[in-house]
Amino acid sequence: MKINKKLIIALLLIVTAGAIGFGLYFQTNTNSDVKEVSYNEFLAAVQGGQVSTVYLVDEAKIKGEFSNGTAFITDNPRTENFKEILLKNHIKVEEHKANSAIMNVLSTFGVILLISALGVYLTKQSSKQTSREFSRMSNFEAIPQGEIKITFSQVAGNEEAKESILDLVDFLRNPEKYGKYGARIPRGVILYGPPGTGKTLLAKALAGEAGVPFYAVSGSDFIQIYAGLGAGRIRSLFKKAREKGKCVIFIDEIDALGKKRDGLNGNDESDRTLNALLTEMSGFNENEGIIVIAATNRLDTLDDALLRPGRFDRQIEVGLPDVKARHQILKVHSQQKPLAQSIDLGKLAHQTVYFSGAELESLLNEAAILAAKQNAQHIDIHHIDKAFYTVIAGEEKKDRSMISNKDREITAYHEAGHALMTKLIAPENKVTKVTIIPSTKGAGGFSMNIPPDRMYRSKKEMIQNIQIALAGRIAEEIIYGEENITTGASNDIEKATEIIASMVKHFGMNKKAGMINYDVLYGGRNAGADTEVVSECRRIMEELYMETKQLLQVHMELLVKITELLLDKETLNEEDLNVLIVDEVKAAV
Ligand SMILES: Nc1ncnc2c1ncn2[C@@H]1O[C@H](COP(=O)(O)OP(=O)(O)OP(=O)(O)O)[C@@H](O)[C@H]1O
Ligand SMILES: [Zn+2]
Repeated sequence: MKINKKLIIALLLIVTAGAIGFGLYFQTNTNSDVKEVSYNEFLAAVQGGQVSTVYLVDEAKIKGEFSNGTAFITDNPRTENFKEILLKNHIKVEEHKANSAIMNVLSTFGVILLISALGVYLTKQSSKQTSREFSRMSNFEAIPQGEIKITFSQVAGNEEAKESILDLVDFLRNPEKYGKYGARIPRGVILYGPPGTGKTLLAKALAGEAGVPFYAVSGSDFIQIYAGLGAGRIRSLFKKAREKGKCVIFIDEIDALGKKRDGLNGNDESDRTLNALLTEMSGFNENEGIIVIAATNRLDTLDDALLRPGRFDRQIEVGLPDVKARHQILKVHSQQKPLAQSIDLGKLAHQTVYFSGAELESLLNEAAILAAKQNAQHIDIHHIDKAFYTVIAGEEKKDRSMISNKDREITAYHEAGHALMTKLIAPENKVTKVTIIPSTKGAGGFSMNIPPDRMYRSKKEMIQNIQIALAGRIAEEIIYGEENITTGASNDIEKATEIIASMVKHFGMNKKAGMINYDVLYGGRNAGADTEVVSECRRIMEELYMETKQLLQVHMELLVKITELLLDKETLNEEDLNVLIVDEVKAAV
């Protein structure tokens, strides 16, 4: 876009120069002692032989000179035979028109010359810039092998992500081993999650652990430049990488070049760049030892083409740290810092809910700066307290970091409701994680694994899933009262409705609605408008709601216990839950 600015400046210059020129021209032609005469006076003068010259122009006024040398100006009659009359009266007629035409040609010519000169200059400049940019980008400098000192020990928390990446370390170390078995190793991995959660750090740790060179680029480096350059840059990046042999290529902000294409705002240039990336990725040999790690804050905005097998076929969530992970991150970053004995990192971890790894690092760093300014012996709690506000205030998303305790508690009850209900009615289901740390998917977090190796779902399972979905809202209602339920259950309601509707409309699981596929019956028109279907769905929902509520009420104590533990630890795994639940459930059931 620099070029546009230059053009605008150039045009402005031309216009100004033109204006000045025009002004000068006019001034030289407007003699100060010009006498303005009426047309009749002028005609009289013509007849009296007192006019020597007339300059004919196609303007409102014409100029001329009297025989005595004084210049005059008068109205232009614009009659056809005006010139003839003048000539007949022996008056010299100078057609200023011709003159000004020449001037016009000359000045137009000049302007054209000027513009072309400017054009040439700008093109030269821009091509200089292009080649400069190009060489900057084709000079992708890898951080050489062995120079990355980051290891997994410096990445705290993120256990699942680390585990996935650990596989890749082995592959980079011994690609032949996998080659022998014909195993296809992922070429591309996408790390997604909120900013500052350690995505770059993980990619670096991969290169560090595997001892391979590391290329870091950003998706935005490949756009906003001249046509075709982005694609060229991609090719030259991979060419370089290939020369190196094994390596890790890290593309931050992959969404900048891999946004979903929706036809409306399709952009040829970024399409071309994206295609070049995809081609390069499917181009390199399976076990060449190049791994591309891309990072994004939002997985859902990415073009599906990126996520297909053979491309970025592994997607790993890198979430905000829970209290345990925060404790570890604080430990990692306080290693080189003289912390006062009195500082309790565990307590600090509790106080930094919703902080990202980057924010925690910055918290300790700000505190260290304050301590250094005061020449203090240690970093003490006052420095940390002060730094706390700097970090929170400096963050745009301070609302996030400031989520009220009330909201945290509501989330905890809600998630505890889901988890408890799962344990109560579907103990065979695996609960992998319950958390109150917001994820990219929503406010709280609750994940449940239903055994995936099943072909059919039974009516009973479907009903269980509806009840589990409803339990979040119900927990809120039981604890806070009907008046205070929140919008937090919208996804759950959607899910429950979907299941119920499919039971009634597609699977013949409702007596009143019968063994009818309502979509077929209505020929694709809106079967949801069938009052029978609607009232049956509503009735089932109400029944299950009441049933679930009663069950949760019976186990209130357990609900409170889970919530308290959740508020303390922020993330619970299956074991944590079992410890709390198993005995009680055994006693109750
Ligand atoms: N899990 C973590 N363990 C230790 N330090 C961390 C962790 N997460 C973040 N940090 C600190 O925060 C810094 C920034 O993190 P990083 O650049 O890896 O985040 P990111 O997820 O790539 O962010 P972005 O999405 O903004 O690019 C790191 O250099 C490190 O100091
Ligand atoms: Zn929920």
